[in-house]
Amino acid sequence: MGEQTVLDSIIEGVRADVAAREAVVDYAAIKQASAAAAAPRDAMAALRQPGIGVIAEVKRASPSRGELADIADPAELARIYEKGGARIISVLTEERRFRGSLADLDAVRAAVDVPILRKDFIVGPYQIHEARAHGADVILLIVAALEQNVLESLLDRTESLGMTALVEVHTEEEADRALQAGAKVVGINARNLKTLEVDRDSFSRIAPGLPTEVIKVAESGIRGTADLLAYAGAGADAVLVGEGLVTSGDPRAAVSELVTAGTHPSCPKPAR
Ligand SMILES: O=P(O)(O)OC[C@@H](O)[C@@H](O)c1c[nH]c2ccccc12
Repeated sequence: MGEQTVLDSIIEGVRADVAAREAVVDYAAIKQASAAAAAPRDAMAALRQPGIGVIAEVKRASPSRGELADIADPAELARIYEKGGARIISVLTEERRFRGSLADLDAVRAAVDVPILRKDFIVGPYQIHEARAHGADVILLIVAALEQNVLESLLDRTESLGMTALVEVHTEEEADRALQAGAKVVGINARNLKTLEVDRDSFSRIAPGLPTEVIKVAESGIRGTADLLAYAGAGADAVLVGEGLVTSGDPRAAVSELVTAGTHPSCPKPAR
């Protein structure tokens, strides 16, 4: 066994937190709540709109950067993102390292109409039903955190609930595994979750190897329109931005600047 990575230690905490929640709301109950939830929104349609989409993230803290922003009112931030033109809103629900919660997800769901991504470290079907029960339309599946057979079954579960999976990779090998599992939306994370290093070139290395019909999302480290345009030029359909928005001091201006750049006629378009 290798040394424990940051990802391993996050997952350990997530498993303990899931077990604690499941002791209160058991599997049958969460499955029932998920079935009773309002129908999921069509995130694929949102991502297929013309221009480079912006997925804006509600993010208080991260293991790499520590505290980023207080965000006392996540619903208000989400409304700002939606008004600014974000196509999807990402809500971190991991508590220990990112200071998110399911309460944040509930608050954001009640505040906006666009599809919502539950951003967490999903390790089993319980969390997928939980995401659905709390109004999420998209979930993140991190290839590096999942055995292939588990990745496949979680992706199938997500789709059978009418949701979309953003399947996250940071190497070519992981991208192959994502495609093998049948991923339709692949996120290329510039931040390696094992070392927390950011490599903005990973997108241009990995994206050309993905089929044209796969939706490609560039994740992490997007500081402004120059990064968005670079990713657009390398074939991105969307960018996922957290820190750059929550630390900007003016998320309204920051998000609309990105949205404007991504929908401008001069913005490079993915080949389809
Ligand atoms: O804050 P940034 O650098 O803009 O990154 C956003 C998003 O990509 C990042 O929060 C993220 C991407 N994949 C993850 C997996 C788990 C937790 C967090 C993430």
